[in-house]
Amino acid sequence: DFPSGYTGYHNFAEMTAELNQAVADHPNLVSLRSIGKSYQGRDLWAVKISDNPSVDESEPEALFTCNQHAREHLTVEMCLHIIKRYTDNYASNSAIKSTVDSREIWVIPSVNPDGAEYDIATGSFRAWRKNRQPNSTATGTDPNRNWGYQWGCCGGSSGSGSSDTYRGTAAFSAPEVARVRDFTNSRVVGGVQQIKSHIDWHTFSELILWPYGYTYNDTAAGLDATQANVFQTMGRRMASLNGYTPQQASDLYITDGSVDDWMWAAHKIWSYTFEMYPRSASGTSGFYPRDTLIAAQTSRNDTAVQLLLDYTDCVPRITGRTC
Ligand SMILES: CC(C)C[C@H](NS(N)(=O)=O)C(=O)O
Ligand SMILES: [Zn+2]
Repeated sequence: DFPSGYTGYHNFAEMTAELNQAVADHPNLVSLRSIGKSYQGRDLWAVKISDNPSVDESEPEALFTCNQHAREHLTVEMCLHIIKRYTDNYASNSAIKSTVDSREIWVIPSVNPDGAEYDIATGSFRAWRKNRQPNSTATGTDPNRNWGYQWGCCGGSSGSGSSDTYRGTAAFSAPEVARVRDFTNSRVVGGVQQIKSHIDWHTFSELILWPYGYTYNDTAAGLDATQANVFQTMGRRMASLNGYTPQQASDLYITDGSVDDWMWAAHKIWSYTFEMYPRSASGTSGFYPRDTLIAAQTSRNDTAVQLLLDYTDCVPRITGRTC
């Protein structure tokens, strides 16, 4: 479990209980489903927040994914905060109500529950990043190198099983990644992807990142100058709201097989990575902010999340375009 100073974080059981409580508290706003199992058999939970949550209404959809990387526990708290904010405030806040009434919001609070549980299993942190799937030489695939667009193309991942950026034996070889892929694919209704926007939450460095990660070029196959301008404009506007630094993912370093590249290339979902607090740290301590910081560092993102939800019907509208 989490050590003292960190007991405000949710382990898998506590997270699951929180999700069930959200359904109990707001049955008319929240539905909960498992989109499948992790390598070790833990449920990959997906929450849907909307009016009439049991009905697939033709409303624009947004997706938030958290905890691809095990040690990035603050991101689980970010996803739980989004769930609470858009449910507990529905009755009292008209902006929240109109967002929930006009959108379908999907939240996957932990993509990598096995890794997260492994990181805290001994009572002191192990700085574990990957999932817990064995490979030929070691353990763990990096979920954020296992997605199927430009997988392993460009030196942005490792082929060595012991590496923290091990890409897996094939695209989507990690069951957790394959399940989130399947869920996303299932949101193609009548040939149209209903999910229009996505944030994948990570820590740390306080950055807002957009595709592509596999190339330094601002434009590449499937991402033209107009679309790059939309990514930049929305990214910069969100950064002006949370104080993070906006940049193309590859400006940080080249990554191949990342979720953002796949979400955009496969589905034209306006997909961002948010690297949360802290801005910098010595070594791996940056992954472990004390629990006293959770409230401030999750609510810090409220207006950026709201902006993306406001534009989820047509993200290019941020540049004055129509859809
Ligand atoms: C999304 C990419 C560009 C950055 C991310 N950084 S992290 N969260 O692993 O430290 C990663 O390496 O996957
Ligand atoms: Zn990460």
